[in-house]
Amino acid sequence: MALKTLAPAKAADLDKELMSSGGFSLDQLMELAGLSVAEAAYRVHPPSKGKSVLVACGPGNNGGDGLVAARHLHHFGYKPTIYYPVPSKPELFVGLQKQLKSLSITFTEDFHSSMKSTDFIIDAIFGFSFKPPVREPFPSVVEALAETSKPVLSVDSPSCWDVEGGPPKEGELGAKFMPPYLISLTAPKPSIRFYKGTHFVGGRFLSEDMAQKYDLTVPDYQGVDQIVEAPVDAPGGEKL
Ligand SMILES: NC(=O)C1=CN([C@@H]2O[C@H](COP(=O)(O)OP(=O)(O)OC[C@H]3O[C@@H](n4cnc5c(N)ncnc54)[C@H](O)[C@@H]3O)[C@@H](O)[C@H]2O)[C@@H](O)CC1
Ligand SMILES: [K+]
Repeated sequence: MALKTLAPAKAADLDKELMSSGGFSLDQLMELAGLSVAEAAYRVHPPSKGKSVLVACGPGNNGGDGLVAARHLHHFGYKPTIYYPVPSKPELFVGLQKQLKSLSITFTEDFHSSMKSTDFIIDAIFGFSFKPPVREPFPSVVEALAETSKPVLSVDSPSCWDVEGGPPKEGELGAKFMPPYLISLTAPKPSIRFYKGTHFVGGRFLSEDMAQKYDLTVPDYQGVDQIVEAPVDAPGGEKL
């Protein structure tokens, strides 16, 4: 049995259901998702390895997870810098940006020069609603992520990968992009079958009932952990 995956349409349905009959707000889900991203960053790249973290945020909720993660990373002892070229207008996102600015966290418009001086990168550009091809202003950012030797943690899906179909084909933008770290939120997306690297699952808000309804397994989180490592090639994906 392979890891149980959640197709993008089902992931969107599950989100909607959590926020209707489930009684959650988007803010709550994003807070828990972002916290799990920050915890994964801490697990693979503690501040002792370098405190400078560049968080690339896209225009949707994946970008919101990045903004939340950046706030937690600040409190965990890092020095985050945010690249957020297409800020989202709803109040939730305005508030998240205010929170970061009140912590004197830097926003950069120049991803490329910020990348040169960073120790670690979080890719929160696109998640399960991404549809190729990548549009401006993100192509050069995706290309830089694909080429860099700096460690990258992708949130929910490596940005530019087709969430069902996997990485771009040879010769296409971002074809070489294989981030060393990936955290899937709620459950891995179908493209996980192409992933080679260290994989976590986070977003600790799935009930047993919802898991059953969507044919998922509640990850085996330990203690107060918000993440669980889930090797992609584990027989039966037993850690899930
Ligand atoms: N239940 C969960 O697991 C939760 C998931 N959340 C996050 O929400 C994400 C999904 O959020 P959204 O549905 O807002 O979508 P995404 O954040 O995946 O992306 C949508 C945004 O990207 C833009 N976009 C799509 N394709 C593009 C392209 N080719 N070029 C340029 N821009 C493009 C869209 O216009 C839209 O603004 C998940 O992947 C996850 O990170 C959390 O925030 C909340 C809880
Ligand atoms: K991403």
